[in-house]
Amino acid sequence: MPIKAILTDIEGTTSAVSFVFDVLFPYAREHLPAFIRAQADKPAVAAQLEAVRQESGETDADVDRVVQILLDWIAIDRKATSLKALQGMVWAEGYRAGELKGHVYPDAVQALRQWHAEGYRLYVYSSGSVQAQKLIFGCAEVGDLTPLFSGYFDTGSGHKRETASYARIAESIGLPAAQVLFLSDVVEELDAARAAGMQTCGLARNGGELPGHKTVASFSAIDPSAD
Ligand SMILES: CSCCC(=O)C(=O)COP(=O)(O)O
Ligand SMILES: [Mg+2]
Repeated sequence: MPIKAILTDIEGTTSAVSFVFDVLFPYAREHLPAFIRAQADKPAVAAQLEAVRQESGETDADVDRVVQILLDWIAIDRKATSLKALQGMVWAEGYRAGELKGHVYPDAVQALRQWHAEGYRLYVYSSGSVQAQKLIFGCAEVGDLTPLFSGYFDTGSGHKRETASYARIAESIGLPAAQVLFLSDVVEELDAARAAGMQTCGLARNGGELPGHKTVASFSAIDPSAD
């Protein structure tokens, strides 16, 4: 079946792991405490703080304790939907202030533009919130890349190592999974996407292989018409 849509991961795939770990996470660590203390009563923030209490099992935690739980989760890169939502809100302020610019590899920019021009539908699936995804591509170093994308998926569709998440995404896109090519740097994500019927391509930007999957070091080596 020909590929009609390309679904891509962000961290380690379109964008450098170091941008996430050395720029985005430290920015969140620095600004999250003041952001939460200032905005804790706003409904969108209060809802996420409550979700942190539920997920941590500390249902009576005060705001200071919730902040500490969130900082601990950043330190272990926990992919909690509530943390990701709050990080997205904090990063939005950084992008708005011009303190952050989204990193997207030049080869990814070029391929995404070419595939869009060729008529492929492009989608993002990341553990980062949809808001954070739109920011990294919307405020990229090269300008606004969001017109290239037809949609965004985060952990609201399920976790990235679970097969059901990819089945849900294919259904939402409205294509048989076999017509979707999924790109990622994490073998467990590629395995889950394949188990749902998607085609897969691994990104190993420093070389090497993602076992069981076609693996490339750059988007320039991907030809969706050959899959
Ligand atoms: C959307 S940019 C923020 C990246 C992030 O928070 C993250 O957890 C990256 O996860 P990914 O699924 O893109 O590897
Ligand atoms: Mg990744």
